[in-house]
Amino acid sequence: MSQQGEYHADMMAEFLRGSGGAAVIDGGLATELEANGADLKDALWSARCLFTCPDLIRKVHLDYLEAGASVLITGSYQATIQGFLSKGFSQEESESFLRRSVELACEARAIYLEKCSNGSDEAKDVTKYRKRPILIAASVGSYGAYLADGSEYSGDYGNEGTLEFLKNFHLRRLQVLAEAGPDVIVFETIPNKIETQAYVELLEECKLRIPAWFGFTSKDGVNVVSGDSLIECASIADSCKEVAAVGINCTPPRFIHELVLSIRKVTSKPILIYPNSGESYDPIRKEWVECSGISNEDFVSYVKKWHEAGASLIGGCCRTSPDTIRGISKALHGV
Ligand code: MET
Ligand SMILES: [Zn+2]
Repeated sequence: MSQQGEYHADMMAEFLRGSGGAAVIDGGLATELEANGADLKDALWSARCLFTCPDLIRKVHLDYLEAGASVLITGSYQATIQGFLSKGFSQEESESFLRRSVELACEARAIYLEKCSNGSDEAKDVTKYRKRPILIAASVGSYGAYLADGSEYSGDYGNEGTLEFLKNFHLRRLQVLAEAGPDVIVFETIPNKIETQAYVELLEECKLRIPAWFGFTSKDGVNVVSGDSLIECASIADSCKEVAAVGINCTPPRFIHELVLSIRKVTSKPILIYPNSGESYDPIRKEWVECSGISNEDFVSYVKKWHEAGASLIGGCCRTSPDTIRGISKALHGV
């Protein structure tokens, strides 16, 4: 392994050791902002909150820390320079929103850690306040997320989706996010092989000096949503020394066990999973179709099994909440 690769692997091993062998990722950010009253019915989706209600983003990050999360994923999933420009913001403003997403998570971590050690009565509640290593993961949503038409769940980018186009699309955003000081970059909801390849090439060319995590989406428990082979996508991620964890996000819980076993066959890197609630999303109405999902109790009952299958970073994606994260934390750590 190269020096950089070893450094990232050591950092992950240390983080996982400090987290008791398995770390809790936070839950859905956008859907929790919505549950707190934010209006996301816009092409920018949760990225809108970076300028309409940044304090609410910080509050939701804090709620997840108090629920037991040790990884905060920033509100930049659907934040792209191209998306902000099309809303009339300048290049500078657009870049400042990206930086803000990282700052808000860093602020929440600082507030939380200060509370943990200030000796107040509130801080004595160990179910809420436990000093521990906390990572800030800067989210990069796929190109399909920017399109805001649900194509991150089909991976069908038409003629536009060439390797060079995708690299170009993500380059500046990736640099700005990395410079804002997160601990990790997390590529979320990756729907196909070409975007996997684009990220790997960008990471190799950009030398960000922080590790990257890859989260793929699946709708059949076998392949990624485009139909490309998950094994191939995970192998591409595994081959990149900048990648420090590989896994699955925003995928129904019922598929996760098989997916973890498949990924385990092609990588020895830590496996991350943060499934959604199992409900489906209507991208046109921008609404979640209820009744298709599972309860928090059922979600949490899978956690031990996922961990035994090889996942060591476990959290929730869309429509999971601080309650889900409290349940995951209890299942993994007893608190
Ligand atoms: N990190 C993002 C969020 O929770 C992932 C969304 S997946 C559509 O908002
Ligand atoms: Zn999601």
